[in-house]
Amino acid sequence: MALTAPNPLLRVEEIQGRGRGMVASQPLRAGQVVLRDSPILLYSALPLIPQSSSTSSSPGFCDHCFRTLPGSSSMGGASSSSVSCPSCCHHRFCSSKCLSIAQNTSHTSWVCQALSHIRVNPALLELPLECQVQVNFLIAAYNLANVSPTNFQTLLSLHGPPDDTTVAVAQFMHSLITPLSLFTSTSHQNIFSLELTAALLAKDKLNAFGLMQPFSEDSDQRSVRAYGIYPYASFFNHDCLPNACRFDYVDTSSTDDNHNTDITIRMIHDVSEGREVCLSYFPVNENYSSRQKRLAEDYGFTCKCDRCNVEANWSDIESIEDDGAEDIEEAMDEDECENMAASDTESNPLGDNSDFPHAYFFLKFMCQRKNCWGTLAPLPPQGNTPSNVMECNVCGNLKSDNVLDGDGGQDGVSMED
Ligand SMILES: C[S@@+](CC[C@H](N)C(=O)[O-])C[C@H]1O[C@@H](n2cnc3c(N)ncnc32)[C@H](O)[C@@H]1O
Repeated sequence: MALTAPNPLLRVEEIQGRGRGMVASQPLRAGQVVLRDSPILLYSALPLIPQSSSTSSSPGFCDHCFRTLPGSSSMGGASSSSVSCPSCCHHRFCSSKCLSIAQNTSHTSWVCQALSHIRVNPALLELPLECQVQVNFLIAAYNLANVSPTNFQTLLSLHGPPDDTTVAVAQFMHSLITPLSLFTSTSHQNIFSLELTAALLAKDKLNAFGLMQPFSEDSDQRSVRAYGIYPYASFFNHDCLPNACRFDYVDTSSTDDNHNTDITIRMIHDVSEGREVCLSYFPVNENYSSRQKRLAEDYGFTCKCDRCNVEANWSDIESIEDDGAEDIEEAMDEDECENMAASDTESNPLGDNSDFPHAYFFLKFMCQRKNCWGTLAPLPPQGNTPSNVMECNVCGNLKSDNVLDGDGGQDGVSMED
């Protein structure tokens, strides 16, 4: 497949040992939005069979745009102003407009019948939540093949050779979904195969982005409301000290209602032309061994980033997990803080030869709000003027960029986006 540039800021390049990656085509500035990407596929992360903790069988999100339904809690209790699919009692939409779009895209009559049929399959009751979500994905992906063959080809072009575990899971999943093909046209039926099911599950595992439930300080478990496949954002490789991070605004009330599930990638700090732009695939506070385990098991690679090279020699007790900014500041002496603040985070992202060379990153770019662990990036620059307001990509908190002034980073500007 030809490598495509999503825009003049980025290009897709083959990078030795990492597959394709996103590289800066020109100098990029802190806060700059380098990509806006729309999903080619979205599917619910809620179980097909509601869990006992849910107060209602209705999900709390629109089944098309995944906005929180007005008047609902995040897991249950849909409002009376939402509308149900006229053919099944399970799927609710925030408006008749969303329902109407869904009937031609994400909730076609085949999806509706397939989901209704599989919900009464006794085998589903035995399935753990994550397998039920994989069934959601497979139905959404096979539906995409029918409603948008171009987007389906794009999905298949993403990185993701099936590994042995995925092939084993695919065998079981395929036996569950094959009977669902009976409800569709013969030409659609013909594409169902074990090989395709395995390929799709592998693409999902390596490329899906989670759209999270609204943040709450009361919970350290923030669950996912939906997963999306974003064709350009899928080219970003991982780094445990990322130079960019992802924002989404699913519940935005913007009138541009087709784009609330778009994601934006924003630069955390300046990056020069030719540098690879990387995201962290999970919150940056995880310790070395859990990062390596996750990356090996979920993404199939060993991370050799600068931070991992340093932390490989640490015991996990020395990791920053569960530390706050104050602990990190204590780990650095005052001169070190000032030196790192003055240093160019891009040309010397790890600072000098300190034992804790990336502490500056955590002080400046990690949200210190309780249970958040989000990453902070500056708001987009206005013309040539960089913003000194940092936004958290998890809780949405805004704060002024003076974390090294000794206030522990508690100088919130506003809680609004
Ligand atoms: C979402 S894809 C990223 C784009 C991918 N490199 C491609 O060729 O399309 C995730 C996969 O990229 C590779 N990858 C990502 N970050 C990496 C890194 N830091 N080192 C090595 N491989 C990496 C792994 O194979 C991983 O499963």
